[in-house]
Amino acid sequence: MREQPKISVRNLYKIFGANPPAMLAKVRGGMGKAELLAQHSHVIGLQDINIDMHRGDITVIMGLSGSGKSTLIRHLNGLIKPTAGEILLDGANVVGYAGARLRELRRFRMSMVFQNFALMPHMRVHENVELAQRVRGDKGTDAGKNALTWLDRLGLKGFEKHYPHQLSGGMQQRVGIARALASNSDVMLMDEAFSALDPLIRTDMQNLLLDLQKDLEKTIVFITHDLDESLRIADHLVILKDGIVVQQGAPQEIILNPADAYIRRFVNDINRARVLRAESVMVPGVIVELRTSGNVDVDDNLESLIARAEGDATRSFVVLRHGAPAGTVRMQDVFRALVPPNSGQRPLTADAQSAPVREERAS
Ligand SMILES: Nc1ncnc2c1ncn2[C@@H]1O[C@H](COP(=O)(O)OP(=O)(O)OP(=O)(O)O)[C@@H](O)[C@H]1O
Repeated sequence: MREQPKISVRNLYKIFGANPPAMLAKVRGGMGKAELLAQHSHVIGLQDINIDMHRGDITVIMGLSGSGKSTLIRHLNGLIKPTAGEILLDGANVVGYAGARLRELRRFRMSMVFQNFALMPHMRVHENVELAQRVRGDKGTDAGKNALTWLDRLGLKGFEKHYPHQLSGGMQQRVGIARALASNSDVMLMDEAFSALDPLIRTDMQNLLLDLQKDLEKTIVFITHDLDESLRIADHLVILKDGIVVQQGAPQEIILNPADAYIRRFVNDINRARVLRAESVMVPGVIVELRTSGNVDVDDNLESLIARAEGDATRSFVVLRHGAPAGTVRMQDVFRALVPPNSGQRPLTADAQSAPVREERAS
């Protein structure tokens, strides 16, 4: 069984307006966002959100503009109080925290990385990274040494004395990440942290984050409106729409089993051969009667399997996890997984094609 979630969001509601508590029963009774706005001039920000976020995972909250991502992340560090619900951090409800307890939560237990980097422009790089520790009163010498260690880890050795404006966007965000890590908090909140960066730099930063996370095993909550980014970095993906969780789970699971037409529309455009991995398509165990054509890794994507099989749908491979056999992947299953799930339309049989013509004649 998995350990207790680091953060659990439980039945969380946020309604904006003059009297949110009075609106709660209506929303719980099924009144939607448009109706509540039109009839009662209140806005549903979040509705019955339940998410478990685990240590060592990158939990990605993804949704289009206005879906509630910022509202959700602001609840986690107490910038917004919910209309109803709980946020458990290590099992303790932090919703009622105020004053010193809230400050302690923000300074010691959660760090934040922002889209616009939010560095102090008049401070040098190392001073920016030391800031969190200095504000909370850690010893000055330790803060300096700690900052240099993180700057080194983030590839910024030699830039300690620069000012933020002397660095590129990608470098500035590496300072932002160094600053968050220097605070040594278990939880790192990242709000559209890579959205302002050029595509190539953005990919580099995603790789850097994945690399760091392998060693650090933080609880990372990452907000983005970008599906490709979500699929690359998420261990647990939460898709929000109009303040509601439409689907959550492992990204591969969501691609293979989208919950509804909305998610299908999202995932149908992705390059399935690049995103899906051998692990999602394999059958567990080694099928002894099958003549396999060699080994592949659980993390190999389908594109590389197709190349290995030279496009031959009759081949199979043994799938290794950490070097040991974990399953078998048959190329016929690989090709099947490339077809997006039924989009809800009827297949174009001869009957289906002629049906609308008959309806037109009938009317
Ligand atoms: N202070 C507020 N007062 C009224 N409505 C608000 C307030 N803050 C957010 N909302 C509404 O709550 C909903 C969710 O907004 P939120 O900013 O969390 O979405 P988002 O997914 O972060 O969008 P974006 O990607 O554009 O930042 C929207 O309908 C928004 O208009």
